Amino acid sequence: MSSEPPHPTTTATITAGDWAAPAVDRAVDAVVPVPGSKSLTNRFLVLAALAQDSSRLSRPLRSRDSTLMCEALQALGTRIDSRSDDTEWLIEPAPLHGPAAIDCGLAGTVMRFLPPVAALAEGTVAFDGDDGARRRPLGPVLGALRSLGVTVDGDGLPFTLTGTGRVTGGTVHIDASGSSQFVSALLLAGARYDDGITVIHDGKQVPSLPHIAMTVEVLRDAGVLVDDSEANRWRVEPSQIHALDVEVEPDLSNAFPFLAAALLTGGQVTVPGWPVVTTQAGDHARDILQQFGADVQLTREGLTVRGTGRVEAIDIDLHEASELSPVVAAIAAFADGPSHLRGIGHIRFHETDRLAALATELGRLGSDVEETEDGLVIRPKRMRGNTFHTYGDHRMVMAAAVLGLRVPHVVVEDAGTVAKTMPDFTARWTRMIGE
Ligand SMILES: O=C(O)C1=C[C@@H](OP(=O)(O)O)[C@@H](O)[C@H](O)C1
Ligand SMILES: C=C(OP(=O)(O)O)C(=O)O
Repeated sequence: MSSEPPHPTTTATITAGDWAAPAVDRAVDAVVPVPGSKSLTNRFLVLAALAQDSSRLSRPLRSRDSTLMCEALQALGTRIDSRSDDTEWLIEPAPLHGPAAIDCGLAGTVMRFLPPVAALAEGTVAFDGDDGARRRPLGPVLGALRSLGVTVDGDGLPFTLTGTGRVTGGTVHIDASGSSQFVSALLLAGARYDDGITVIHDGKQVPSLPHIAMTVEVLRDAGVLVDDSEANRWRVEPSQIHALDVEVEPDLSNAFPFLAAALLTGGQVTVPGWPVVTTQAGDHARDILQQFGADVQLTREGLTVRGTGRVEAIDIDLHEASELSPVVAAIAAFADGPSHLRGIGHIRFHETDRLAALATELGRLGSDVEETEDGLVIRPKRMRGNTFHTYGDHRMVMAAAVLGLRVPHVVVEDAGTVAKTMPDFTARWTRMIGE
């Protein structure tokens, strides 16, 4: 840790649901296993429900987003059984049918991936979600389905879709500059459309491209032919989807705040089971932490990050790994100069307007944060404890935990919202610090 004088504090009131983020005055030294990837778990669930035979998922993520995905697929007729202390899920596909009501919560993967699946069901499927989900864009997916002849009565949540049990498929043109999930959604179900699907993107840059690469990879692993050889065009041939027997990789984006703790405290954190090859965007954490000044080693034991207590300012385009932005912003607030985060305008439509939320909440702690058209400029200032609002956003909780390491008395409001992807985040965090 740097030898700064103590931080000024304000006394934030703690009420039910709040979490006092622990500050540490020594180097964190811990091994932190993290649960399975949200993005992989929810893709595997969708493919398993569309597959020709029963599938097995090992070490899936149990969280709000994945539970909502399970419940939605079950409502459409899929059977899902949990075994071995929830470390194994068996998925038995069945003809999809309505009537069904699907609660998307705040999960982008549920609200985007399931309409193209529900289009294959016979009957009416009603979709809704949290208030925050109603402001998340969905129009390109629903418009694409409508252009394929599916009956959909809206452009966002809530809406109703009426399927006939089959979709002809073909070519759709969409603007996917708002979310890579629009493309992933159509590709995941497209193999089951009579003519497959060709998705052509017309618009500004598509964000989070590794997530589309992940979709393409899981489809190919399930025996589906996918052509992604041309930029902004994806072709999925009509085909059977093979049953899956897969182990879910740890969630590298959820590992990121724990690794950041090593950087910020001059300590050492190892996340076991870090894959050597992966399509997870969270793998960018390695490069990002290095740019911030950490020593990063990938070995057979996992990914180990060592910090010196010093944090170098960075200028970074995060459009490939935008889900890392909140924690990147939290780290940058301790850097030795101003940092620029670019290429992430679309995160205004993530769980919350993340640019506004980060500028407001970092500002509340005393940092100087400017919103730009496509990102943030963070000029580190001396920070003091205060309430940190989370806006229903799990990654705001993770960002607050990182800030709280070196700013005493950060009170994280509605910390339970982290259950979206990591229900035991605060317990793991406390354990890491206690180790
Ligand atoms: O397909 C996925 O699993 C995801 C895609 C990305 O969405 P965007 O393209 O909207 O950023 C990412 O940020 C999100 O956390 C998960
Ligand atoms: C943007 C995110 O989630 P979602 O899958 O809901 O889009 C995220 O996890 O940071």
